[in-house]
Amino acid sequence: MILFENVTKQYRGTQRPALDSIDLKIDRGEFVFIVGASGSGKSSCLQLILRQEQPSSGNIHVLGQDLGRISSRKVPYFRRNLGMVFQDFRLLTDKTVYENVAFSLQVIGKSRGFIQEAVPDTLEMVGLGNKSKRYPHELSGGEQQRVAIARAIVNKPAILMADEPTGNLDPATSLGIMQLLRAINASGTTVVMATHEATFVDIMQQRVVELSQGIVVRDEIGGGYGETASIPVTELPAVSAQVLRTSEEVVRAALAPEFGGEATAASGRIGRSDAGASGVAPPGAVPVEIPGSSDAVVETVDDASEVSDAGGIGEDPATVADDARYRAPHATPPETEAGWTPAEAPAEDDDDLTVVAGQRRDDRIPAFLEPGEDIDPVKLASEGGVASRLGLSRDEDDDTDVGPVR
Ligand SMILES: Nc1ncnc2c1ncn2[C@@H]1O[C@H](COP(=O)(O)OP(=O)(O)OP(=O)(O)O)[C@@H](O)[C@H]1O
Repeated sequence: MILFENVTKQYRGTQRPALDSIDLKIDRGEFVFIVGASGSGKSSCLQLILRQEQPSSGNIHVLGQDLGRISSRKVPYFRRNLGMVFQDFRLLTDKTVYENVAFSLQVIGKSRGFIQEAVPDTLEMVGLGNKSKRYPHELSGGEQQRVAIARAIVNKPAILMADEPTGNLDPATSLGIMQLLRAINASGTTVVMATHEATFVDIMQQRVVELSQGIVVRDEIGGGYGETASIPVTELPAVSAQVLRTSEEVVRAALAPEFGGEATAASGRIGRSDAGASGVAPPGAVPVEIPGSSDAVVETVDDASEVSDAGGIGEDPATVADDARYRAPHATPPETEAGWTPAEAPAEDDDDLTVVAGQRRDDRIPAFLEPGEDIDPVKLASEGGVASRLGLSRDEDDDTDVGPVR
């Protein structure tokens, strides 16, 4: 689905390549985190997939297309199969929630009937069915991000890419966004996410590709963020330990409140329940969300100048090559269901909240988000199912639930 063959990217006027001889293969339906220090090449990787940038050498195939052979004229059509989430804010401020999502379909010439069906379904799916008439400045940070996600997925892209989508959100709100991305992935969309958020990478237990100075230094299935994930709290400076504890605590409380990790006022994170007017959170619900500002955004990458449809893009046989060829030498093999060992619930007085890379924490991952779970997002959306399973739906539009005006 996504194939990098010996890809090097060196920007003009720079001393060393941003990406250096990268081989990478991402299959259909995968959830892949791209992690690494600032400047390691994460965004460059995403920009190459989007064909916003072109490699200095090497080949890139995406969805069966050799990106080196796509003419500029066809790039907008190619991009219709991709959704993109950016960290910086790019919602259209003078359009309502509904109009923001509808706009991305209008510019590619979708019919009014299609738009009238697809937009409400998608807003329902992300838990914003009751806020379609709001403007972005009338929404919390997490809600703005969900609008942006709706905009990115409304045309059912094969690949959803996210560049630090939780970069400016508090842990509880970030968790809701991560659960949403995971649910989108469970419905069949390939998700590639660049992030610094070690906690979420550890918890999600998905494939992790780590870049260091433009080189893939780790490619691990079900891995954690890296060494930082296994540093005992006691060895961290006080401030870092507090940050780690706080975010872990909030995440624990959100995912498995019965296992302790009580989120306290000290974290400054717990504001209101987002689990529905009944106040009863469904399984896997995120019981907390804080209105707050966010610079994160999702952008569809269609070109407004293009109005006809591109037609289907087939899978290139070259992209279905042997996985092992494209994985880093020290990549670990995929875990099998039988090989998973459910973690025990942490003891209440467990002071070491460190997540160890590679250790699966079933107690923290809502069961319905597991890959084996059969999710039909269209059916669920029509029933309001996804939103309620994510704990995002509300029976009534609550006017008090308005985030800070940007
Ligand atoms: N348009 C550009 N022109 C010149 N150099 C660039 C350009 N974009 C990125 N770079 C350089 O390429 C390298 C990789 O940048 P990139 O943005 O891909 O890293 P990153 O891992 O996404 O970083 P961050 O986490 O800070 O966003 C950096 O050294 C950066 O300065």
